[in-house]
Amino acid sequence: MTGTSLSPRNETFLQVIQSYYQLTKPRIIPLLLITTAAAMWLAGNGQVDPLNVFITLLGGTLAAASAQTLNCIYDKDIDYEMQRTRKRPIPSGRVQPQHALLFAIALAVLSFTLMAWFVNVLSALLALSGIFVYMLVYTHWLKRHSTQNIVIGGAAGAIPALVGWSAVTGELSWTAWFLFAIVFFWTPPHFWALAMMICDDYAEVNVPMLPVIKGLKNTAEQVFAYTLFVVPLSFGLIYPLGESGWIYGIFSAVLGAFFIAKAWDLRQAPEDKMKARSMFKYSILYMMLLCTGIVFDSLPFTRQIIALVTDTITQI
Ligand code: HEM
Ligand SMILES: CC(C)=CCC/C(C)=C/CC/C(C)=C/COP(=O)(O)OP(=O)(O)O
Repeated sequence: MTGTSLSPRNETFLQVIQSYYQLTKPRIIPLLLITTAAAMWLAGNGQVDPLNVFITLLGGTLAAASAQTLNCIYDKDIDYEMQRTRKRPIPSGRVQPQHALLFAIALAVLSFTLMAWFVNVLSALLALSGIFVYMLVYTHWLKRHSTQNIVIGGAAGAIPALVGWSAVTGELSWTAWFLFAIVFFWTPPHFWALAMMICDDYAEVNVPMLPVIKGLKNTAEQVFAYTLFVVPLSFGLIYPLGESGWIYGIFSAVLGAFFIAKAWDLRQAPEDKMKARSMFKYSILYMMLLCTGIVFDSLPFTRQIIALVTDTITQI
């Protein structure tokens, strides 16, 4: 059975709100916002306008929610088939696709208007481009057709970092693209670890996720290769870019060491679902704390402490 919904039923107002909230896949949004915020603090050298941050994060939330809702509409057939996604609002019949579409359009318009009005047009356009890349490039063109779907489609998830940078500076510098690259190359270890856990689901609906087509061993090797690439890459904010200092360096080194260790563990036992789960969970913690490191390192207070410590050491 494809594209089928269970029949709609009577729901209270609160349940309707809850259904629309679930359409936005809300659990993913906070980490997207954390990457946006990290870019903002880095761009502002640790000093940001709270209103600018608030509107940018609100606009980013609305854009991501719109993108996820559109994805729920497009993927309603496979979401119905998969155990994991069957209870989502559209396949379970709680929200009609045409209502979801109106909701998604309203979210996108609201996001664009807010950002263009209160932040700047570049940030508004970037957020809008995130919706297009996720919908057209990932969901429509690649998800059901290529094992590289999340590698190329991962660009959508890296756009929030560009949004954050441009919201502060009104332009995109090398550093903005570098942050984009960190999230971009982090995405394969993040997603493929998860895909290794749930590859039977994807196989059932013929979605060619890497572990479905190439197997668990090959996927674990690729997860390891991307992890080995992204960890040294993360130091690029210190050298050659000179945007972050050694406090960030400590975050990057410690988090990176664990990331590589987890990826190695998985490579040694690709069939072990618990190891895949652990890698997936850690990938989220890694990105969260790496962004925290970027923000912490950028703060004027931290910079003063670093200057003080450096002065003391050079005087000894
Ligand atoms: C194309 C790129 C990506 C794909 C295909 C992908 C895919 C997924 C999938 C399928 C899940 C499980 C969701 C569920 O069970 O409903 C997930 C979880 C998650 N993703 Fe990603 N992801 C991508 C990029 C990102 C990015 C860029 C971020 C943030 C920077 C992110 C953050 C998260 C978080 C925080 C969760 C856990 C949500 C929870 O608590 O269950 N993802 N991802
Ligand atoms: C700036 C902006 C608006 C960016 C949007 C970025 C965005 C929404 C990224 C989300 C990536 C993600 C969690 C994909 C889920 O894959 P899936 O949909 O294939 O997962 P599923 O198998 O659970 O349906």
